[in-house]
Order: sequence, then C-alpha cells, then structure tokens
Amino acid sequence: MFLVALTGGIASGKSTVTKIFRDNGVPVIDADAIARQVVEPGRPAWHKIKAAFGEEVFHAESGELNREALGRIIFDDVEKRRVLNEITHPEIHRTIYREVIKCFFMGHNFVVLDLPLLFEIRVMLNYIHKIITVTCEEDIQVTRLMDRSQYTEAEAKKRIKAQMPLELKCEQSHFVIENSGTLRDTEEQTLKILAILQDSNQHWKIRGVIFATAALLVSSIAWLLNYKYKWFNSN
Ligand SMILES: CC(C)(COP(=O)(O)OP(=O)(O)OC[C@H]1O[C@@H](n2cnc3c(N)ncnc32)[C@H](O)[C@@H]1O)[C@@H](O)C(=O)NCCC(=O)NCCS
Ligand SMILES: Nc1ncnc2c1ncn2[C@@H]1O[C@H](COP(=O)(O)OP(=O)(O)OP(=O)(O)O)[C@@H](O)[C@H]1O
Repeated sequence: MFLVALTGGIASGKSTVTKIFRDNGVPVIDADAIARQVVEPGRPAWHKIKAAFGEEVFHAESGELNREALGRIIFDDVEKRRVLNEITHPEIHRTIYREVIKCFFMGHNFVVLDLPLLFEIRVMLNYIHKIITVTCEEDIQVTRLMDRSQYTEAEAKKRIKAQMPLELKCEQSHFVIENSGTLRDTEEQTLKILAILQDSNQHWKIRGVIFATAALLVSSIAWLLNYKYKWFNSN
C-alpha cells in the first residue's frame, strides 16, 4: 500500500487539494471528517469529553458537541488541547487504519491521507511513504480563515499558533504545494505531483509483484522438498 500524507496549516488549502486528488480518482481519507465521527453522541470520545470538559461544550437539545465552544477553550489553553487530543486521537488513528485496510480490500494501492497534525502528533509518520505540505503566506491564511469561519483576526491567529509553523512542515516534506495564488496554480502543482506519485506507485506495484512471486516460489520449493524428504510428520 502506497500511503501519501497531505498536511499543512489550518485553512492553508488541504481540502482544496484533496478535491483535486479525488477528482482524479485517488481515494482520500480525511482526518477532520473522522474527528467529527468519533465525537458523535454516545461514542466513547463523546462520553470522555463530557467527563473532562463538562456539559457546557454540548448543545443542550441535541446532545451534540458544541464545536465552537470547545474550540474557544482548547485553542486558548495548551493543556486543555492536550487533554482533548489524548481523548480523540487514539480513536481517530484507529479509524484511519481501518479505512486504509478498507481501501486496500477495495483494490486501491495508492491512498492520500489528509492529516492536518501529521508533524505535531507524529504517530502516523512511521506508516507514510511520501509527504505533501500545502502552504500559503500567513496573511493570506489569516484572511481565508477569517472569511471561511467568521473568526476575528485574533481568533484566526490563535488557531494558526496552535500548530507547527508551516515553514518547518515544508522543510520536512517531499513535496510542497504553494497555495497563495489562484486555484488554477494550485491545480497545476497538484497534477504535477500526482504524476510523480503515480510513477513511484508503479515501482511499488512492481516491488509487490516481485515479493509475492518470490514468496510463492520459496513456499513451493519448501513444499516440494517436504513432499520428497518428509521433513515434517503430517500425523
Ligand atoms: C476543537 C474542535 C471541536 C473545533 O472544531 P471546528 O469545527 O471549529 O474545527 P475543525 O474540526 O473543522 O478543524 C479545523 C482545523 O483546526 C485545526 N485543529 C483541530 N484540532 C486541533 C488541535 N487539537 N490542535 C491543533 N489544531 C487543530 C486543524 O487544522 C483542523 O483542520 C475540533 O477541531 C476537534 O475536535 N479537534 C480535536 C481533534 C483533532 O485533533 N482534529 C484535527 C485533525 S486529527
Ligand atoms: N487558491 C485559493 N484561492 C482562493 N481561495 C482559496 C484558495 N485555496 C483555498 N481557498 C479558500 O480558503 C479556505 C481554506 O481552504 P481549505 O478549506 O482548502 O483549507 P484546509 O487546509 O482544508 O482548512 P482546514 O484544515 O482548516 O479545514 C476555503 O474557504 C477555500 O475555499
């Protein structure tokens, strides 16, 4: 399985880029979407958040998590953010592993994982073959975040500060998509990277076929030798 992580900062353009991958037939596993599933009412993380943060971070009528209220708390306080991460991340990672296995059984051997906190949390780094960071200039990031989520400038900056600086993420990545320009620019960069990744994926496929053939050959020889010399007693 060829696993490509797509990371970046809040509102730097990850979803914009994952849409281009999806439109080109590449399956994408979205950690933000999974993070929403694992806190649905009644799920273990929902109970744990209630115990740790109290009723005030839930909507009274529906029982759903009040994301705005919880966001205000955790982006203001590094310790509370750590508590929320400790509750949600193990569940998120387990679901991601299951989704990867599902993709494998559906016949995909190239999957993109949208992981906003890949470098902050680091757990998934061991499984990833290539990393793409989507970046943009900080003032553009602030403006896009304010426009998209109706945050004040101070709120937007606080959320950006809760993550590793984008320059450091770019330094540790195999590919960088610079998303300060037009959507067309971003699409061109993404399609170029996709072509390179599809090429590397061919190499992975060839290695997989060689490995499977070698394993089949070795086990057939072992079976034949055992058949002739009866090394192992079948009784
Ligand atoms: C705090 C919550 C309720 C705020 O919800 P909200 O709808 O406002 O934001 P959303 O979930 O869409 O996240 C938007 C972006 O915020 C950033 N972000 C979210 N959680 C965190 C965090 N714990 N630390 C740093 N950045 C974060 C990511 O860049 C993410 O892409 C929510 O983000 C959450 O449950 N976070 C904990 C789970 C998590 O770490 N998710 C990030 C991906 S695994
Ligand atoms: N090149 C671009 N030109 C104009 N607007 C853009 C561009 N790229 C992204 N945007 C807009 O910026 C906002 C953030 O982009 P997007 O949702 O793709 O970021 P993200 O990294 O997935 O965010 P988050 O991690 O916070 O969910 C969106 O409203 C999107 O429409």
